[in-house]
Amino acid sequence: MSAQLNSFPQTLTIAGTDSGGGAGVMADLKTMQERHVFSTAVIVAVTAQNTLGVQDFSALSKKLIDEQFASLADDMAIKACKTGMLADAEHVEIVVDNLKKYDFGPLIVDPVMIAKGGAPLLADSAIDVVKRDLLPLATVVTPNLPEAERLTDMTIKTPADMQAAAKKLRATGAKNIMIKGGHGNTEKVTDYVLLEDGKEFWLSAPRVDTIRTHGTGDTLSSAMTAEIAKGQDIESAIRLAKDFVEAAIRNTIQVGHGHGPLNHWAYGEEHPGK
Ligand SMILES: Nc1ncnc2c1ncn2[C@@H]1O[C@H](COP(=O)(O)OP(=O)(O)O)[C@@H](O)[C@H]1O
Ligand SMILES: Cc1ncc(COP(=O)(O)OP(=O)(O)O)c(N)n1
Repeated sequence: MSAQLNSFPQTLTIAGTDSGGGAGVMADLKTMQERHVFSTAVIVAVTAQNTLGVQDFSALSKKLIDEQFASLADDMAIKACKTGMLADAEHVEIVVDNLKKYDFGPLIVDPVMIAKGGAPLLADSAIDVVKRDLLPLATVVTPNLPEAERLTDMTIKTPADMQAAAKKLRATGAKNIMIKGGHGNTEKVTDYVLLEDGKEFWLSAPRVDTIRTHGTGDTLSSAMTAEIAKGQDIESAIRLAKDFVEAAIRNTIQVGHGHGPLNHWAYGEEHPGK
């Protein structure tokens, strides 16, 4: 197959769907589209979900997941991929096996555990499998504060705790760490980044006073994946992703009665042509 004919930047999200359109694969595809890459998807689980919560979900069979991976590997030229909701230990393993079998480029792991409404999206018994088998494959891992606490068995209260947790996460084999501060209660939302070469930095933005933050983590990690697929270095991809999600939170849209979705058009409207 001609590489030139297949050269448009392509990405892959490996995650669960959100029937409400705000998180999961739906947020990923919207974000990647806005960042001008061609996005593909391996569906691991299907949720019945809206802005009020997750009403039900079911994970797909190993056969169907393996077939989705094989279909993409046969035809596409994926340059970067990300994981989101992986449901349980068995499905984490299915995904890990496929990521070892095929080369889909740098991997961004968003270790999704619990939805904003409180519904578990990853079984507790899967957390050790994520640590042991998935994180060593990660180019970037992007836990929020509760996820970072579960992955490190630490309580994270202070900036120094975030730094210590990131160091601990690096010991799993994950190369670059971004701990997101959205779940804090400070006036500013501050994320911490520790890069592979030891460089560290903080990304701060005013906290937007809103409950319309459904899909923030998905949006951030998808924007990052898209930039990496286009050839950006990790630091630039992280910085762009933070600006993208911040604009999407700040420019609220009124959808649903609960934790509403983000405005995925906002960054593009604020930065025409970028
Ligand atoms: N209310 C908010 N105002 C501004 N930025 C926010 C807000 N909530 C989350 N963010 C940002 O959105 C991104 C996702 O963060 P977070 O909500 O912690 O992750 P998750 O969606 O995985 O729970 C981070 O960059 C975080 O700083
Ligand atoms: C199918 C699916 N995947 C992921 C999430 C969690 O999304 P996240 O970006 O962490 O944001 P919240 O949903 O917690 O606001 C989800 N809800 N559904």
